[in-house]
Amino acid sequence: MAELVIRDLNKTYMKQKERIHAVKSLNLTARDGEFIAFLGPSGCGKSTTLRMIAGLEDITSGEIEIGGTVVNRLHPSKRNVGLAFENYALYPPLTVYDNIAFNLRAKKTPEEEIKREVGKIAELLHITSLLDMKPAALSGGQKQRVNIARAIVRKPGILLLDEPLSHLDGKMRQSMRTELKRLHTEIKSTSIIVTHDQSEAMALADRIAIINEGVLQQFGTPLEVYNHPVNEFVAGFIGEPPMNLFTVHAFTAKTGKKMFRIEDSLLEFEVPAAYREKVRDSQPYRFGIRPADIHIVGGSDPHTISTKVTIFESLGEECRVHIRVGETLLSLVTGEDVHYRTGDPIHLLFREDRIHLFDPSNGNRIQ
Ligand SMILES: Nc1ncnc2c1ncn2[C@@H]1O[C@H](COP(=O)(O)OP(=O)(O)OP(=O)(O)O)[C@@H](O)[C@H]1O
Repeated sequence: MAELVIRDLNKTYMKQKERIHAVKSLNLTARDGEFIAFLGPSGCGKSTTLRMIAGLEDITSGEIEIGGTVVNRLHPSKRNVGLAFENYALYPPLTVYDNIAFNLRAKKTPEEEIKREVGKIAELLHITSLLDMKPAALSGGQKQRVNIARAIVRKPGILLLDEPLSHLDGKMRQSMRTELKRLHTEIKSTSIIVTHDQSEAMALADRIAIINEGVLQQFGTPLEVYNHPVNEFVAGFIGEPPMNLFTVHAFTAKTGKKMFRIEDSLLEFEVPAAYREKVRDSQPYRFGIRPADIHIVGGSDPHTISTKVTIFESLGEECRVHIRVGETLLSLVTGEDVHYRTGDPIHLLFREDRIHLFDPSNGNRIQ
């Protein structure tokens, strides 16, 4: 186990005379034994950060500390890290056993001990029956298991996993995800997983670092980032189906009530109590509500929206209702046994305590 501290980390690349600032002033601490996910869209700088921690990429500026030692200038083999990277190939001529044993042999570990350790790890990853096989005979999923086994056999202080489940199909991915979680509780290494799959990050990580365009947007527990996204990017990135996000304008109705009108539509509803003092008439706001936080109610009042069903989908355990609102579709999830047809009238109520409001000028949450 080891604590990982990243201080003001930057990485720039030159690509055809163009300067790419891939990682921008990253500050982050992973506590001893924590499972951290780096989550973000393709090209946001996740893998670059992981490679800098591993020592496979030079640091432009900043500091990386592992277990109390600044490792900026340390060779990868001296950093106490284990790597399981997407394209970190196994050695084709060696058996699975020899692949896993490779790093232990390099450290001159006695063969007896190697046998014991490889056996233990193989059991943990359910690959004992594969130990005599060559990589070419393995499926993508089996190769990824061997890759992880090879990374953890050294008992690294920090385990770095770059999209380790990317080659697996749906069901296998699900079960490997559960196994990774179990594995982490057994080996107790501080672990960092890179993924662009928000559900993977939510399921595995103690804390998630959400990155966009090289900038850390939010670092928090799955519940924190789900319930209190600090900006519109995080709000839209976390959650499946995604949060409904649309523009509303505030105004004061003849009744004196503060109302929101949804842009490009005639739909209006009363501004939730928590925001009444904060919103100003004629100003636009970005309004967010998760599909599970919209309820279908029996009648209309100033808090509800009366509209018509555009699309209804029955997905077995849950139903989804989509409603055209201006240019966008507002979606809601209901577990109830309901059925609607296109054009059916419907009254919706947004759960007041689950409403998110963002400043359109910078995307930041309005508290
Ligand atoms: N060796 C390199 N030379 C030049 N630019 C690079 C290099 N490696 C990465 N980049 C650029 O740095 C940025 C971040 O890349 P990085 O691979 O870290 O993103 P990522 O979030 O891991 O994306 P993905 O999920 O697609 O792997 C991208 O714009 C990428 O094109």
